[in-house]
Amino acid sequence: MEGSHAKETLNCASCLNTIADDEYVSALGQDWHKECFRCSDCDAPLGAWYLETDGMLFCRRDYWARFGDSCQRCRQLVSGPVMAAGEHRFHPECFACDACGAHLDDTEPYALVDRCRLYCGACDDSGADAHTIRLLRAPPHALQLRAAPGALLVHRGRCADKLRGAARALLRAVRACLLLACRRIDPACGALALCAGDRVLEVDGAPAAGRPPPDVQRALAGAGPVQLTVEHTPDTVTVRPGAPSARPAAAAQEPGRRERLFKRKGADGGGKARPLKRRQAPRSPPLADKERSSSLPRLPDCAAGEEPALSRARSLRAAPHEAFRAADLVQGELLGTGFFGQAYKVTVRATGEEMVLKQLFRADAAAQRSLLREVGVLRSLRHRCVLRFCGVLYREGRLHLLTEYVAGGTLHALLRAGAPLGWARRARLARDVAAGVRYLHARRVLHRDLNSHNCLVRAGGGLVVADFGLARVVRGGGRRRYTVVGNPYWMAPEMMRGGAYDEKVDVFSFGIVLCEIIGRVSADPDELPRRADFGLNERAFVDRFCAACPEPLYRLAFRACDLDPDARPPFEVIEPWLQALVLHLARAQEPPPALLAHILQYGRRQPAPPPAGVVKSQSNAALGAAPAAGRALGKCVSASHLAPRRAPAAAPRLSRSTHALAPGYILRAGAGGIDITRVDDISEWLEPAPLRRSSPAARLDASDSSSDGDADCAAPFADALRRGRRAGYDLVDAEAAGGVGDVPEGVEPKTEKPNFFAKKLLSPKLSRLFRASAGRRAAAADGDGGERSRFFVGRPTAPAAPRSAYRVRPADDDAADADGDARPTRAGQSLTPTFRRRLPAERAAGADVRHSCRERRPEPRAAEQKPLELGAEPAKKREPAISRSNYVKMANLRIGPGRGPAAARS
Ligand SMILES: Nc1ncnc2c1ncn2[C@@H]1O[C@H](COP(=O)(O)OP(=O)(O)OP(=O)(O)O)[C@@H](O)[C@H]1O
Repeated sequence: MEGSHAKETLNCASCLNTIADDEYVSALGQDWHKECFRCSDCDAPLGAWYLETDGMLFCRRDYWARFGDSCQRCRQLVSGPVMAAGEHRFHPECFACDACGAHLDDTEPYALVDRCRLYCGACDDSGADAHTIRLLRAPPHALQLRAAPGALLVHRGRCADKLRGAARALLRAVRACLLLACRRIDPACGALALCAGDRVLEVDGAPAAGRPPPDVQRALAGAGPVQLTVEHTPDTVTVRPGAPSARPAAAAQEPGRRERLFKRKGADGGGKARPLKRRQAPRSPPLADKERSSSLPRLPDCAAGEEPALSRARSLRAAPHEAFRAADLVQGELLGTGFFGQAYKVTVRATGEEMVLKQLFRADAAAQRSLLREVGVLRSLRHRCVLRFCGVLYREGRLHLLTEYVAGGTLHALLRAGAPLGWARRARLARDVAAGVRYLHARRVLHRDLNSHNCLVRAGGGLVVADFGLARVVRGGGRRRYTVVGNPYWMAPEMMRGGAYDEKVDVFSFGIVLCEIIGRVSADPDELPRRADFGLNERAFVDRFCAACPEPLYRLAFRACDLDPDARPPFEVIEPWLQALVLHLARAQEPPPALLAHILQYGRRQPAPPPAGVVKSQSNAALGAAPAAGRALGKCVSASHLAPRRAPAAAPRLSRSTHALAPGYILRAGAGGIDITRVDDISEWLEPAPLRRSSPAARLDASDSSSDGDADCAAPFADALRRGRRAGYDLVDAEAAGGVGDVPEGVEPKTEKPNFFAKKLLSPKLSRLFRASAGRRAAAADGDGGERSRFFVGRPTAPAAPRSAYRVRPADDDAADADGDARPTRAGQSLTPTFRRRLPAERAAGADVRHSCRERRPEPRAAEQKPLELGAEPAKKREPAISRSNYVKMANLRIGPGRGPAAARS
């Protein structure tokens, strides 16, 4: 009663009308109609991410447009640690010298010239005629504060005039008199570049304006060097046309911008701004999936008597992410070595918190890009199954990444260790991987390097997805031809072949990880049975590793490893499946038959209606919607779920692989209810009768082939013919499916290859013509028109780490493309890396120890792409044996002579 009363009196916080719908949003202690929960600026409906200030709701973009800072260099919003030069903001990783490329930490001298060119102290030779914000460090006691304003004391020395001017400038800004003891100033410290009229912005990293003189006195009298941030503004400041200001103008001030302040329903167009009412206690619990992101804290004022921090990054905001100094950390053990760098355990001196410091041991651009990409991706993520970003550290002009420390080691190590792992635990591990990657995909991040080495196990048993060095943020949907990166053992076939791909590549990698978990086997093709088309050898896998495995778990792995990306379920489907499995396994219950049926039938089209009036359905839901008597229902279940697990003694024992072909049961609607009917071969009910190709002249498009096969018996064949997708099947089969009689013979679909021209245009050769900049880059790099592809395969960093041997990353000369990966949202740049091929004739000359050659392989025929189904007839053709070396060779990811296990063998 009480609940229903509360529901009746709910009022929408936006329109103030009563909320009558069942679904409403509860956030910020108030309730909203779903359609009223919108951004005040652009009126877009708000999802899980929204921001609120002064009672106004904003989407992220509009919030940052109004209140946020954008990086002066890359123009992207700054939401984590920030480097400030006056009013200009930079991502820490963007705060690097334009001349020498060195990253600047928050204590190093720099000069920001004309608001856009940044130089370190050593490279700064800016003249006095440009707008400059400069950070300089004076030796201890070089600067003194005179209590009496206006009293200037100028020491003897050759720079007395200059210093007098500087002192006046300082006086104006600090409202005190600074006395410069010129004899003790080293010209190299930059203080001599001070000019009359310069403004002192900060003293020791804290804002100078309004700061009481005793504070400044204390800072100047300190034992260490004094750090000043000074802005030099020439009489006529040259502001470049279109130079963006650090803080974008408020969106509301822009003409044409829509302003939506909460409007009462039915009110006239004008609307009225109305701040949100606050309640003392939330009346209904906030939605679980709503997260509130707080607004940026303002500059903290310096409390009287408090020593201001020397760090600019820290002085600006109390962000959860921090820019650390080397002195803040105590270095611990080396945890491991990766492709570009090594990971150390470190402890934060002040708090004792343990973190991991990822340090590059290679100083080249590719390594730096990889780390920048990792920082860029990680800093925007927060999920229990994703490695937590802690901050960055600069040391000797180089950037280092700090993340949480995950004590339990890698998933790979856990699986290789002999400790027993129950099926519930294994399913939980898989669920956590799925949850982590689901979160990434929801934020449009492709991981692209998902494998058991990049999944770390917490001491408490949870799992986090780590290593975002190859991750990529994608814009828009659809498959695209991105760079081929990752580890070939986990790499999706479409990526292996250099084709277009999307987030389903992570699903494939997850499938391989799941196989590793099930079989406690390495992903090395020497151990994990694979097929020549890069798919999983399901039959061999079941025979060797699945004796005790719950069927839904390995069926899920097979679904995820499907050659057809569309047939792979997305993580938002996989995670709930695994969650259901975890719940049952944790209670030592049999997994529900419906779960297995869902997994088996995911991505499959509906089979043909059997002639005897029996239909199959996808789920139990269909049982309720069954037609009246006479037609049967189609819930197929494996015999193992209805029959007792243990076969009667008389029955022949079936291995797991043949079990799927065993007799099973179907549910049929009889006159008096639902009958369970035994059928001899349940695979008939799981899969439709295979259709045969009629002739070599069949015009099936290779891209369609993987999704052909079983489904369309249910649809009239005539429709299929008109769509031009089934022209290659025997009419005999079609007749069996029904409906072909209506189609006049010889009907040839006009839309046989609807995307033929689109494909041509997107081919690597032609697409370059439409991407001028990419084409020029390719031509410049290759000198032959850009018909090359280069990937390098990393050599093993240690004999104990053979996996590194096959790590594929974009080659160094793909810098521009990889940069596109790192900053995919940068305006005006191509998001799709150019795909280049190396001419076969040049391969020998071009192959060095790290570079591999790749030439386009012909697309495999449809028949090759069809995965082996457990329930189908055994394949007549024998699977060619796949080993580690020929697997990598087939992928054209070759290693140069003398490196890697593959080369060592040959
Ligand atoms: N946050 C962490 N907590 C605990 N151990 C970690 C953490 N990050 C990395 N490690 C360990 O350090 C090793 C090296 O990590 P690193 O990220 O440098 O390389 P990688 O991920 O193996 O390879 P690459 O850099 O090529 O992607 C990992 O294999 C892992 O064992």
